[in-house]
Amino acid sequence: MSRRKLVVGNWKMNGMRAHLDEVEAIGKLAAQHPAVEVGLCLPATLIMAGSQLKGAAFIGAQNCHMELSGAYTGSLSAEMLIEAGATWVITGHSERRETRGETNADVAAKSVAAHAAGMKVILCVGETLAVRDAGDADEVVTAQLLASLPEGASADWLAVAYEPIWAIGTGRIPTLEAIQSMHATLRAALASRIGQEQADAMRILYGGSMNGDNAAEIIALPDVDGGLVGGASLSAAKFEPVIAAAD
Ligand SMILES: O=C[C@H](O)COP(=O)(O)O
Repeated sequence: MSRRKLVVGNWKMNGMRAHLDEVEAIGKLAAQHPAVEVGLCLPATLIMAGSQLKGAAFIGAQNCHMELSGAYTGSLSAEMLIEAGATWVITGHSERRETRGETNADVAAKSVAAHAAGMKVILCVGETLAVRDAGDADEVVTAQLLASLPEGASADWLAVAYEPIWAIGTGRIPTLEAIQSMHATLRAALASRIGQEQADAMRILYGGSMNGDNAAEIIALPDVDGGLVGGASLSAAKFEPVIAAAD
């Protein structure tokens, strides 16, 4: 099964208008690697300006609300994000699960809302270090994926990102064997829910301290279909080798 590689930068709470030059440069880089689908999930304040720049990278959001509109102070609906220029959205990032109390049900509902509005979704899952050390990572992450998988999940509009929480921003990554093993486990879990054909078509990204030094060997693993990249996506210079590694 050949799956087009997907490499997405998540800028988290980083980026001012002064950094739009980097967005533009990354868009140009993406154009040099047409075999790879490249995107940047920007802070909401930069989505409109970022999406108006020429370039081949899609612009995405980092979160959306599960409702279309209403009395939800400070929130943005998928429809609003689309109007601003976002075509993808991240749901279930551990930084929101942990600090905003988002549940699996919330994550599923957000993904359904985003899809209904016309967006594509990157659904994040991952374990804590305590869970990994206890030997429970497969069980916990599989349960998290199945509980946050949206109704009607399909490879046409959904990708999964496996992000071990202890690897995010730490410079530590699991062994290559552990990454491949978890991705294969997650693909099997997907097959049990949405069928083998859809599971084989769905992209499963790795995230957590991916950078120009380690991306090639991680993305070469058979069940790894790209990356969700934080720190190493903040400049074109750092992101370039990650994108190239997926080509
Ligand atoms: O969404 C991206 C991930 O949380 C990875 O972040 P990082 O590459 O800075 O470790």
